[in-house]
Parts: sequence; C-alpha cells; structure tokens
Amino acid sequence: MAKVLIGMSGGVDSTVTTLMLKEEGYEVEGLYMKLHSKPGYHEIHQARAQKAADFVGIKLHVLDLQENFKKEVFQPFIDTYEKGETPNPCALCNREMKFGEMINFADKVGAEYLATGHYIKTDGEYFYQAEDDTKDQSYFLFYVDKKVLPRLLFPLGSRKKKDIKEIAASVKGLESFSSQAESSEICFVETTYTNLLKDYVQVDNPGDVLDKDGNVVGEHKGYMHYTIGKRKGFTVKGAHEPHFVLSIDPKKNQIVVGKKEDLECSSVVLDNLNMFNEEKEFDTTVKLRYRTKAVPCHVKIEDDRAYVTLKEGVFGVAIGQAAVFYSQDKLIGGGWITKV
Ligand SMILES: Nc1ncnc2c1ncn2[C@@H]1O[C@H](COP(=O)(O)OP(=O)(O)OP(=O)(O)O)[C@@H](O)[C@H]1O
Repeated sequence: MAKVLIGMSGGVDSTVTTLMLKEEGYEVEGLYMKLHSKPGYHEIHQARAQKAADFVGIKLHVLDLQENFKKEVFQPFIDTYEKGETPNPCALCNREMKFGEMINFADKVGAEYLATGHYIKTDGEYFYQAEDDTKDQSYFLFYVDKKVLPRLLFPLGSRKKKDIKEIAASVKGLESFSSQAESSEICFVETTYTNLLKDYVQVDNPGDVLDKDGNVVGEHKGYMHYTIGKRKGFTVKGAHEPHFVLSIDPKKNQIVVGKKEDLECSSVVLDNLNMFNEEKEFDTTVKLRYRTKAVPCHVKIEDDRAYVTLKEGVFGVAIGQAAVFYSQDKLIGGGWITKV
C-alpha cells in the first residue's frame, strides 16, 4: 500500500485522520511542524502529536520551520496591518508551509501522498467545499499550488466535525483529544490581533476620524486598531447612528467613516491570482471573506489581474483579503483583493 505523510498538529482532526489512514492500510508517517513561536505552545502540541502517533503506532517526524514561517507568514501579517490592510495568514501558510514545506518533506521520506485533517475535498484537479459546511476550509486553500493536488488526501472532507469528535471519544486512549478546545482562527493569535501587533509595531497612536468629505469628525486610537467595516473603538461627534470604517490611510494615520450603505462594494480587482483552470472570462460566484456566502459575479482576467464585477452589492470588502471563485462547490481559483 502507498506511503502517506500526515501533518499532525496534536488536534482531534489530524489525530482521527491518522487513525483512519492507518486503518485503511496505508503506510503512514507523521510530521509535526514548529511554525510560529508562541511561548510554550510547541511543548504542549508536539507532546499531543507524539501521543497520537504512539497510539496509532507510527513514526512522528518534527520539523522546525519557525524562521521560515516568520518570513513567509508572520512578517507579511504584520506588514499588511502596517499598510492599513487586512491580512489572511492562513492562506499563505497553507501554500508555503502545509502544502509547500510538507510536500518537500513527503518527498524526503518517500511518501507518495500528503494528508491533513482539513475539511475540504479534492479530485486531484480541483478543490471542493467540505460536506460539513460549518467547517469548510476551502477559502483558505485557494492559494495552494495546483501541481500538488494529485498528491493530497483529505479523509475528513466528507465527514462531519461532530462525528470526528465522537470517534475520538469512543476510542480508548484517544478520549482526551475529543474534549480539547477548538483552535482559534489564527493559530498564533492568542487574544486579539492588536495585542499581538503591539509587540512589533506602534499600534496606539491617536489620530483623526474623517467623514467622506474629508471633515474631521472624531478621534481614533491608532489606525491599526481598525479594519474595513469595523464600527467600534472610535468617536464621531454628534452621531446618532452607527458609523463604519470605510477606508484607512496609514501614512496620515487617518480613518474615514460613513454609513452602512457607504460600505457597499460592486467591483474588486485582484492580483497574485491562483487559478485552477485556464478560463479568462466567465460568470461564477465569489467569496470575499470567510463565513460569507459566495455572490454571483463576472470575471475578466488580464495580465495576471482579475477584474470582478459583483452582481449583488457586498459590504465590508477589505484590501488584502482573499477573493475565492466557486462554481457550485468547486473552487476554481482566486486572488488577493488589491482594489475595491
Ligand atoms: N503544526 C502542524 N504540524 C503538522 N501539521 C499541521 C500543523 N498544524 C496543522 N496541521 C495540519 O493541518 C490541518 C488543518 O490545520 P488547522 O490549523 O486548520 O487545524 P484544525 O482544523 O484545528 O485541525 P486539528 O484538530 O488537527 O488541529 C491539521 O488537521 C493538520 O493535519
């Protein structure tokens, strides 16, 4: 039977995935990657991964990628906030670490396949949304190099999260994995992103809040406290209705605020595209942030830029975020929002 490398984080998903692969008869080896440098984190999670590997009876490799992660994922995260934009570190991590470095490691140990506990499906050519739509992670995988797709296995793509927890709870020796707290959306953010940023950049720096016409109407705490669509944490003199952040000017340390309807966006431009097919002009649907529904759109690709016309207005679209195209449940590509 073929050899598969499984990314083991010490969490319930990759632990149950490992068990499934082993039961299916694959020759399985595990890999724990040290990615970010959150103090005390790896001691706990590596030990959990080791416990899972020992239970299933497989070898666990450990790879220290902290320097690499810092350069490819963490620093861009800080830089994006400094530019007044909204980052998506998970999409970068998936391309560079989980389906970049891990594929290289799979080659090293002679594994034909790479598996993870992601909730997503693939047929080797495209990604598809997971069966469990509350857990679907396809949005964060749009930037993975399509060359690696034929080698990926996602046993959880057709499963429900609650069933995975039940499996862990029912296997003697793995019960503790079923009750672990769910990991936060961004693994290296412990509390809030601003708390983390404060260790690296000057976040607290009061400045002016402007209205759409450029009048100073209030004060904010420092532009990095805000992302597009945020409605709290700044003052607006005499305001009776909620105001939302419409744009951020990092150079002037100013934010522009307005009403909900001012946030509506009808087109976006994307760069750094990652398309899974060759089409240059098409109608499809696009998701402009995680946990929102995909809206119908028209796409025209020219010189590695996608010009996307939305057929329904979308609120709170932010530069720096991913725009991911879906045809029904099939992910056909995406890019990074560079202009709204
Ligand atoms: N540090 C790591 N080392 C190796 N593989 C990892 C690591 N972190 C995540 N992975 C792999 O990527 C998958 C998805 O990671 P994600 O961070 O979304 O975790 P998750 O959905 O909470 O899964 P889990 O319950 O396995 O932690 C994991 O199931 C695992 O296969």
